Amino acid sequence: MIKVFVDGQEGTTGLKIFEYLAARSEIEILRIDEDKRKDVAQRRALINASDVTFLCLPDTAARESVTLVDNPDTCIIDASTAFRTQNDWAYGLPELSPAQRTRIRTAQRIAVPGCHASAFILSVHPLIAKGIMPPDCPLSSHSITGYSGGGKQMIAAYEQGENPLLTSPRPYALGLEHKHLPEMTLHAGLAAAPIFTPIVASFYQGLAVTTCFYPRHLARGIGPQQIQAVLAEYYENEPFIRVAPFNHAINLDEGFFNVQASNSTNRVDLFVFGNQDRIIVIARLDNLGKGASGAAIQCMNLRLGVNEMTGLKT
Ligand SMILES: NC(=O)C1=CN([C@@H]2O[C@H](COP(=O)(O)OP(=O)(O)OC[C@H]3O[C@@H](n4cnc5c(N)ncnc54)[C@H](OP(=O)(O)O)[C@@H]3O)[C@@H](O)[C@H]2O)C=CC1
Ligand SMILES: CC(=O)N[C@@H](CCC(=O)OP(=O)(O)O)C(=O)O
Repeated sequence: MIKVFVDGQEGTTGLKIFEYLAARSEIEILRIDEDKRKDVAQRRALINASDVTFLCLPDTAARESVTLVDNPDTCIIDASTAFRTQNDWAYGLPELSPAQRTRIRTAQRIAVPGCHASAFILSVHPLIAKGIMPPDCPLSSHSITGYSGGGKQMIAAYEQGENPLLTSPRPYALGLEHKHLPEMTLHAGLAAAPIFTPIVASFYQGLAVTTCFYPRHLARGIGPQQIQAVLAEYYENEPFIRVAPFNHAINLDEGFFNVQASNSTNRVDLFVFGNQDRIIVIARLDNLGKGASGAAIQCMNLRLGVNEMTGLKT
């Protein structure tokens, strides 16, 4: 049996990881008593007794947990923002490249990407890697996200239903310094951070990041059809990525985009819209699936050497 501990088992990401693990007969879940779940000695004992520990904690607590590891065989898979740009951690996005997937398979420390970051990077990275978008291309991007992305406190605020301001979408991180910018810039291969504004709205889960750019900033002769073709080819063999046909009306519901249509899957759906003057790429995922817990399970599968798709829906 593979022993797995979830540090932060009562949080939004931790509970969802528990759901996935509970369905796996080859996994023994190491449980911490409810009243001991912030007790450092108990957490240390369980982390070091585990083959895999998921950290589903705020950044500070995640950093603390890592200092508790003294079993060299324990693999840590961290859902927080703490380690996503560190060289000694593998960034948990296997779809970046074959080399990245290999790295995750052997890593003892894996940082699960942020939800907005995954969607943004998967939209942009292939274009830069293939040399059709320069690393200094000016990009503007916005994300529409369900409120579960904000964790227990935000969920409680929305579900109390007492604040009328929460009935309309709310742009945030307006200092243009969202915490995902460092990983977005580094792992997309950009020379500088994009302009990025997330918007949280009154629905539980689902996320769509829209990235906007002009063909005049791309390699000569590249328009939206070529962008769609490059993305489709890059992700051709990826089990969790689908690239929709260019500008296809089938992607829309009477002209409107459905932000929630990838929910309850580990899928990322990519869409290219536009014309010879203006292009957008939309990446849609479930912020609790491929945006967090699903991605963490995918990384665990790779690390354990089992089929990457085990227990995950496409
Ligand atoms: N929700 C999402 O879509 C995503 C979240 N993440 C990341 O995952 C991590 C967890 O987020 P999320 O699940 O949303 O957050 P939640 O606020 O829902 O849960 C965090 C949990 O950590 C517990 N906790 C806090 N401090 C400690 C500590 N010192 N020791 C043990 N437990 C502690 C909290 O306890 P208590 O119950 O007492 O508050 C809570 O149960 C964060 O780093 C977040 O950034 C990543 C991707 C997406
Ligand atoms: C709605 C909302 O607040 N979402 C969170 C992101 C959730 C996530 O993926 O973030 P981390 O893993 O980096 O914490 C935010 O924008 O900060």
